[in-house]
Amino acid sequence: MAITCDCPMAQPGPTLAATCGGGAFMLFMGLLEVFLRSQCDLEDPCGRAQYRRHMDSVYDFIVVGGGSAGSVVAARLSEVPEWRVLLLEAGFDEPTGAQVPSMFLNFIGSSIDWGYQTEPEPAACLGEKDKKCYWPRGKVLGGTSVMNGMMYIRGSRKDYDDWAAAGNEGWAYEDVLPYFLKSEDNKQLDKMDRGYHATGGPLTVSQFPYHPPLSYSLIKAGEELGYQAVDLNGEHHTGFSIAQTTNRNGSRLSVARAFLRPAKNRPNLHVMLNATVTKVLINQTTRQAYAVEVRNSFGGTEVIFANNEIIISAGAVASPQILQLSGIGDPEVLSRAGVKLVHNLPAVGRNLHNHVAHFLNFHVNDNNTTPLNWATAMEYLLFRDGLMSGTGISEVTALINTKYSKPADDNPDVQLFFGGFLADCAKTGMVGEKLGDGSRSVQMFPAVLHPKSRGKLEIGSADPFAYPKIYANYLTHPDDVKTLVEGIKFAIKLSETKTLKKYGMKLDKTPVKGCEKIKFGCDAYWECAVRMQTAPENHQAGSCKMGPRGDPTAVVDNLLQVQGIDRLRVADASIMPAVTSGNTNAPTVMIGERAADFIKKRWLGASNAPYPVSGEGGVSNLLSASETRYPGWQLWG
Ligand SMILES: Cc1cc2nc3c(=O)[nH]c(=O)nc-3n(C[C@H](O)[C@H](O)[C@H](O)COP(=O)(O)OP(=O)(O)OC[C@H]3O[C@@H](n4cnc5c(N)ncnc54)[C@H](O)[C@@H]3O)c2cc1C
Repeated sequence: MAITCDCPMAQPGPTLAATCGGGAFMLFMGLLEVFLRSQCDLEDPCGRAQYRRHMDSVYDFIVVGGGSAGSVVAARLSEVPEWRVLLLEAGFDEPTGAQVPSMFLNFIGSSIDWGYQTEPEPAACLGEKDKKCYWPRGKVLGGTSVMNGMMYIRGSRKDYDDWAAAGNEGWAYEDVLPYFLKSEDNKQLDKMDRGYHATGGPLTVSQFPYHPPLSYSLIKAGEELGYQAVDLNGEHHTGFSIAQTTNRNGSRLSVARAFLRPAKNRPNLHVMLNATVTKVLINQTTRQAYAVEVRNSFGGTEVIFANNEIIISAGAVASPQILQLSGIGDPEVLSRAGVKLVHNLPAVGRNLHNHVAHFLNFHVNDNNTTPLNWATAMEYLLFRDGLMSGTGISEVTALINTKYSKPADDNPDVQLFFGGFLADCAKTGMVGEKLGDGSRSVQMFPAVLHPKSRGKLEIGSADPFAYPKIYANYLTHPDDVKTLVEGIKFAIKLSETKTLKKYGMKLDKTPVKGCEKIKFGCDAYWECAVRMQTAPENHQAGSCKMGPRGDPTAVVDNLLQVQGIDRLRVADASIMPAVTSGNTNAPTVMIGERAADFIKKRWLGASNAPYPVSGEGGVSNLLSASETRYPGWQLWG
């Protein structure tokens, strides 16, 4: 398809220069931005979804949040030409600079980041100001897929089989695999395991075009420790990999770019930006959701009606927040916040969890990397190659077993991430800061894949623009600490392999502040270190947990319908009963695909769903008398 640039477009979002501090570098970044914006495939002014200034007052379906899941739901529902679909997104369109893979960290803390912070943590982030952990989340069309690391990891077979075993019929690995395939357009089929990948979907999946030499060495180092290089989305889920990512020809493929731009000419899909949903309205007699209240881009409040359904896809923080603002939640939380109870559902906002990690810094002797300069920039601008077309060694990942997990389960308990050789911005304009002794820094960070600690999220007031109170409760379960310490030891062992010794890789032994009195490197030291310098991962999940109908710990059922309320679903990372073993974007896209199919099944009576869904032409979510065994179900405000 020919890409044309011949359409007017205002620069959306923060510029690259604004995301890089530091005097002289501003000029470089400013000029680079001008060149990037002249590239039609990056700026894509004609291909972007068309946005409306005004909404109609009634639609068939309203999707709240245009992130990783919401973009999919809106695009798939609008495939039905008779359905009128509204997508409401609180942020604006994605900035051109965010298309450059190597700039993936630049937008954290910018205006497209909600920039959440937890409440003071009891057992983690103790070295941070007020003991609060920082949670970046995308406030932009495409959501967090506009600022993520693009890694495409689906999770293990056991993750989904466990969801199904917990009573979620239709969510076993064999059930969800077709939905991963439905989205996928894999550009490297020949390199991947047969039977696990597909082409032709909207989501382009491929390795980045360029790999720093150290990426290959990390894979070799893994082999030295007995781990093979594998397709982590294939037959095995344990091993090392230069991961496939959601990039298209060396530029970021956000979920909005993949799913919504191709749908831009559909007259039945309306996309509103800068439109924040403040609550869902529910008819207390029929117990059906029928409208949303929206703060529009002019600062006014509108009520928009849904003939059929409302789908909340606002992410693991905002989805439970919106439910609580709508009067769905724990009566005590709502009463404290001054919100009238509509439906007693205490599970809303509970079961919040996330992978948790610790950053280890290493020095390497490698000076052999092209810095971010005009040569690198031209390589990217002309050929979409070189350091700017990837995320440095962050493209590598490993899923490994500590002594606490059973290798036979193929369900590793630690994911190893890497950082370094990133052509983003540095004070000197070099890739990675050169240290005085001629070495440079790289990072490894092990993350706990099956955290047992659970947090919660509560609104503190009825103000929809006040951030909710987030209690992450990281590392409150002792097993999480033990697993993380083992992950750290594995990372250090990896740095000591023959392969990495060639780089002169050395652990930075500067003691973590607050742990100086403990002998460096012993278990007690690492326990202290992980609590002082906690690296919260960005895979928040579980706050609108999926569970069997009537389960008091669940918010949605296996069709993603809010329990006890009809015509209201949640579809995003918040529904995961337990976070998957890896990065969460691909699973969230799959959840969006499934939600769209459930809805089609209900309202059209047809679906690709490979397993039976109860009810003729779909199912209402009103609970029968036998399902209302939890006393809370009867409470109505
Ligand atoms: C720095 C970082 C790196 C990451 N790296 C990776 C990676 O490499 N690979 C990977 O798989 N995952 C990664 N992730 C995680 C992954 O991107 C997320 O899990 C995923 O995008 C979550 O999708 P979601 O649909 O649940 O929420 P989101 O994508 O966050 O979407 C929620 C959307 O709802 C909107 N919204 C919120 N409230 C309202 C409201 N009231 N009204 C209207 N709209 C609203 C938001 O603005 C947002 O657009 C990373 C995350 C971060 C932060």
